[in-house]
Order: sequence, then C-alpha cells, then structure tokens
Amino acid sequence: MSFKIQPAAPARPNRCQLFGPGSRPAIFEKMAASAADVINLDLEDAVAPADKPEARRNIIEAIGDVNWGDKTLSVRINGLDTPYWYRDVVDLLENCGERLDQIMIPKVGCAGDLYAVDALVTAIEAAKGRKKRIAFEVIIETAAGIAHVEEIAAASPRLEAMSLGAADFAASMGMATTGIGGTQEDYYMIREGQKYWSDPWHWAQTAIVAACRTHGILPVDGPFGDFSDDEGFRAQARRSAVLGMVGKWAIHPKQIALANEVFTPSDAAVTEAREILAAMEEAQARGEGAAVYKGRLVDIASVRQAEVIVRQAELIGL
Ligand SMILES: CC(=O)SCCNC(=O)CCNC(=O)[C@H](O)C(C)(C)COP(=O)(O)OP(=O)(O)OC[C@H]1O[C@@H](n2cnc3c(N)ncnc32)[C@H](O)[C@@H]1OP(=O)(O)O
Ligand SMILES: O=CC(=O)O
Ligand SMILES: [Mg+2]
Repeated sequence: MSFKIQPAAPARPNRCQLFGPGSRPAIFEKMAASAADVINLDLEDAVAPADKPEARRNIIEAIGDVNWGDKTLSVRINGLDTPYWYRDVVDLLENCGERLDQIMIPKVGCAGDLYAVDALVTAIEAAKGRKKRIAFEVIIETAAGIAHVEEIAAASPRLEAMSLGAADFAASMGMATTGIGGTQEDYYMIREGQKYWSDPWHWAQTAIVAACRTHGILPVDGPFGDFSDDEGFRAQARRSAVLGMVGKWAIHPKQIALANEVFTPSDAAVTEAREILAAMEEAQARGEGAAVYKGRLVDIASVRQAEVIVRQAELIGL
C-alpha cells in the first residue's frame, strides 16, 4: 500500500457512451433524447475525409441548438497522425458554445499526445475567454497506447475517462480478427477434446483499469460491433464491469439499454452492499474488526467493496 491516497474518479454517470457520426445530423436529436449518459459526436472514423468540414459545422451548430439535457457531451476529434485534428480543435473551440464538456482523443500513443492537445486547447480557451475548462477522454487502441497506458493516464489534469477501442487495437496489434470486441472463435484452450473460450481483451482491459484507478480516471469499455448480438454484448459488458470498468460504448441505439442494464447496480446488489455496511457498523460498535454476513467473512476491505456499489447507486440516483 502506498502512502498516496488513490484519487476518486470524476463523480458522473458514464454507463453508456452513444456514438453518432458528425456527418449525420438527422440523428442528433435522437441521440439527445436517448438514455445514454454520454454522447460522442464523431469527427473521426465514422466520417469520410471529404465530409470532415461539414461534420465540424454540423457539430458546432448542434452543440448550441440541440437540448442535450444533463448528458456529458463529447466530440471525438481525429488522431494526431492525421492532418485533420488541429482544425477539429480550432474550429470547435473557437466557434462552439460552452455546452461542450469533453474532447475525445483517439489513438493516443504517449503522454506527449495529450500535452500537444492540451497546449492547443489551453491557448484557444484563453484567447476566446472560454469559461468552462474542456475535459479530455482518450482511446487506448494501439500497441503504443497500451504500452504507455500508465504515463497516458497521468498526462493531463483534464483527463477524465479512458476507453479501450477494440477495433483499432486489434488492427494495431496484428490480431487475427475482424470482429469488434467479444468472443473470438480461435481464442480457446482445449482440454479432453472440449474447447474453452478465453477473453483476448482481458489483459488490455485490466491494464487500462489499473492505470485509470491509479490516477482517478473513469475506465470504459469501447465498441461491440455486432449490434444484432445482444447476449454477446451483455457478456462482454459484464466481464468489463467485473474488472472495474464503469460503462461501455453504444454504436447503435439498441445497445444503450443493454449497457445501462449491466452498469447499473441491481437492487439486490445495492441492498447487499448496504447490509454489509450495516453489519460492519454493528461489529465496529462492538469493538470488532470483522463480522459474519450470510455465512461469510466481512471486514474493513468488504466495507470498501460495498462502498463502490453504494457510490455507483447514489451517482445514478438509486
Ligand atoms: C470502431 C469505432 O470507432 S465505433 C464509433 C464510430 N462509429 C459510429 O459512430 C457509428 C454509430 N452508428 C451509426 O452510425 C448507425 O447506428 C449505423 C450506421 C451503425 C446503423 O444506422 P442505421 O442503418 O440507420 O440503423 P437502423 O436503421 O437500425 O436505425 C434504427 C433507428 O435508430 C436511429 N439511429 C441509428 N443510429 C443511431 C445513433 N448512433 N444514435 C441515435 N439514433 C440512431 C436511426 O435513425 C433509426 O431511427 P428511426 O427508427 O427513427 O428511423
Ligand atoms: O475507436 C474505436 C475502436 O474500436 O477502434
Ligand atoms: Mg478506433
């Protein structure tokens, strides 16, 4: 245990991040009316190169004109390896209103990537007299990104969330798949003639969760491409939740309810967490550091575990 206290991640719901291309303004109102906690308007891979200027204009207009309610509103800019990203940042922050909360930076590979965007954003905020400090979220989706995940997590005080981008991650790592997230047919163990599938995303997810928790950032699971496979989405999302991630992307509106279902603690889980806290309060009043709850040991570590669930519930207003 370090003497440094682990910082708390931003206290905002982040169960579902709904994506939509900036080149498709007809869906913006639908996105705003959805049950997603976070909206990601995309300027990157969902927008064809020729459509980038128009997508920027659509997004700038919609940030001011659409009622986004209390959602976190984020725009995914283009990667720093493209000629588009600086224009994304400059056009957005010189022209959009204060309703924008966050910029998502894709394909980050090192702390310097955030430094570069931070410098540009800081200069524009000062020049334009913007009052609200823009937050950052990043996508870990390259070999360099996962290799430098810890320095990236520590790179900027603006950083609030970090996602795993399974599609680009697979490409960058040279993984033999075209699937975006979920079970991979060829990733299995064999025992006595039976196949047992394993999870190729697990190691990257745990690296992201550890880096995020060390630096007080929200760890998020990225896209699940097959939006006709509800059970596949649920299974992937449940694994992510067990590992400590707080939410998952939706790349189609039908995935929003699935993400909210998985990342909202159930009534039973919240009740149990509150009962554990009560049992430990009684134990401590008796001068004891441990207690028995439903036949199992609970102690001060169980209090910290239970508090994670109670905090999640309180954040969502349960
Ligand atoms: C690997 C990555 O980087 S993932 C992140 C980048 N990708 C994206 O942003 C893609 C986001 N998703 C989309 O663009 C679309 O959902 C698509 C292309 C996958 C499918 O679009 P469609 O063919 O229109 O889907 P579909 O016909 O099933 O849509 C059903 C309804 O949901 C609406 N809808 C579709 N996508 C979205 C969305 N992202 N947000 C809100 N509403 C949407 C449609 O307008 C339609 O509404 P209607 O019933 O009022 O007509
Ligand atoms: O940007 C997301 C991804 O999966 O790639
Ligand atoms: Mg990507």
